Amino acid sequence: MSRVEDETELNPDGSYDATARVVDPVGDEEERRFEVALRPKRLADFPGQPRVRDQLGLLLEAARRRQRPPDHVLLSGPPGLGKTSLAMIIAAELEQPIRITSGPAIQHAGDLAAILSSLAEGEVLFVDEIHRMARPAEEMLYLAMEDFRVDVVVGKGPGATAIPLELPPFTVVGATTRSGLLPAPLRDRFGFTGHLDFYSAFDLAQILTRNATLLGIDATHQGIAEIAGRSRGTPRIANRLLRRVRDYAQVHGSGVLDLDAARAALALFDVDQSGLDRLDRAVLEALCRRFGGGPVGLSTLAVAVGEEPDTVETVAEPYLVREGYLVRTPRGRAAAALAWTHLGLTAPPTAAGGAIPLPLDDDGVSGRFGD
Ligand SMILES: Nc1ncnc2c1ncn2[C@@H]1O[C@H](COP(=O)(O)OP(=O)(O)OP(=O)(O)O)[C@@H](O)[C@H]1O
Ligand SMILES: [Mg+2]
Repeated sequence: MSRVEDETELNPDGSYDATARVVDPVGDEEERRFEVALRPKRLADFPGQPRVRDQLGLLLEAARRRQRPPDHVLLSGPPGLGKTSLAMIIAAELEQPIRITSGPAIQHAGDLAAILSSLAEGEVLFVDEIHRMARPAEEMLYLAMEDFRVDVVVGKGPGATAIPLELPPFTVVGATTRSGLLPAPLRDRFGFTGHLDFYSAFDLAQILTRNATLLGIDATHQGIAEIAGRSRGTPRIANRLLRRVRDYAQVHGSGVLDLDAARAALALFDVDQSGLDRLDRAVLEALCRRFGGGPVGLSTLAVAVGEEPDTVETVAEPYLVREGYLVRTPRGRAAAALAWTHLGLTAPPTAAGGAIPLPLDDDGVSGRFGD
């Protein structure tokens, strides 16, 4: 394994940006550059997500044998679980170039027509945040996906004519954190949908061990296991905590990333035993202490913790729901018994039972209740 360039994340004056949320699953630009170096390159190097990996493996192998591009692939799931990594892996496994774009970058059908008409045979077109594409572009994309054809409009007004342009076969890989927002016709054009779920602590430990080696970090099993258990099932968070604990070990410890360094660093960054941070705990505190366990509407809850509703909904909530701290009900958010005990409070007998959880959308965040 080759060693990648290390990158420090200290401010110019040597301090940390304490306002940045260390367990934010959405990375910033700088972090994304750093991630490129740690991304697994092949399916065999990609730990976790066994179902999606096996299904993708089959799809790609069959395509290779037939010497035809595989079906279009949609990857859905919360931020930081490996959608972009898998898109790159798909192209690498097919030994094809990958063209990268994103929903927000395609605001006009013309933007997409330019990309589509320049694709080479077999090329992989990766559309990140595909749910954010403009509607006319969406329509153009699903026609292109089905018929490998795009209508290029020449001229304007009544004299405009559509000239059909044949496209060589290619593969679209779409990624979305909100698959519930994709229109059905577009979703149906994907022959394969892989839903990425939060990782087990075991899988995260594997990822961390590999990355510690890549970064030249001397780490003990216990140190790695402690980080893995507090990373909210998310590799991006695990990688970030790895760097923070590494810093701590270098500055305050022996340089070895061990259990003591992990515990002390995670306490410093307010990440508790269960991987919950200040925002998560603020949400639970507000729910239990101020609203008697709820149910309470999303916007009221967001005001109580001083955050945007969208932040509470997409950043804090999916994990709290998935781990059973919080339930979403037709009347709003409610604290489950686990939330009370986590805060050291006694759960009322009605906790979690007072609310009947509704099934979540598959991305865990797209339904809006209680507003
Ligand atoms: N299975 C995995 N094994 C090793 N590293 C992983 C794995 N999944 C994700 N990572 C790492 O986590 C980071 C984030 O992954 P990636 O960018 O693929 O997530 P994403 O799902 O595309 O996130 P977003 O929704 O924010 O775009 C990367 O550094 C990547 O290396
Ligand atoms: Mg991504």
